[in-house]
Amino acid sequence: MAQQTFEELYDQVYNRKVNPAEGSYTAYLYEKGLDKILKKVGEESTEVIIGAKNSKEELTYETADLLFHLMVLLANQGITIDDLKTEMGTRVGQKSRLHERQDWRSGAIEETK
Ligand SMILES: N=c1c2ncn([C@@H]3O[C@H](COP(=O)(O)OP(=O)(O)OP(=O)(O)O)[C@@H](O)[C@H]3O)c2ncn1[C@@H]1O[C@H](COP(=O)(O)O)[C@@H](O)[C@H]1O
Repeated sequence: MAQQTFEELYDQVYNRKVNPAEGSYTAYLYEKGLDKILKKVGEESTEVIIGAKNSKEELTYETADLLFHLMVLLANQGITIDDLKTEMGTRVGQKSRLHERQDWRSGAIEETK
């Protein structure tokens, strides 16, 4: 089976914006514009939720659809894979804020407002 890394797929998706290919679904989404892309991201997100309730196979399938449409959205908005890596990199080793949430549940954060 053909394998493709996330980076390779993102490059291809990004490239379709600069060089639209005949019969390309990705190019069709760019041509339709932001509202169409957002509609697809919304639909695919809902399908991920439904898929998660049904089976691992369905969740996997729908997640692949969502990730693809998210890549189209990011590329459409001019966000590169390096922008994403930089943002994610800032979170490496970041302390979890779970304790704050626990405080919130016990009312501690409410009291500091
Ligand atoms: N990974 C994907 C990918 N995942 C999902 N999809 C498409 O996303 C669509 C989702 O299905 P839907 O039924 O929700 O949508 P639809 O009815 O086809 O379309 P709408 O009219 O609703 O917009 C399907 O048409 C899928 O083919 C993808 N289309 C392309 N890719 C990859 O993107 C790259 C570029 O592809 P092209 O743009 O086709 O050249 C290639 O490497 C492809 O493998």
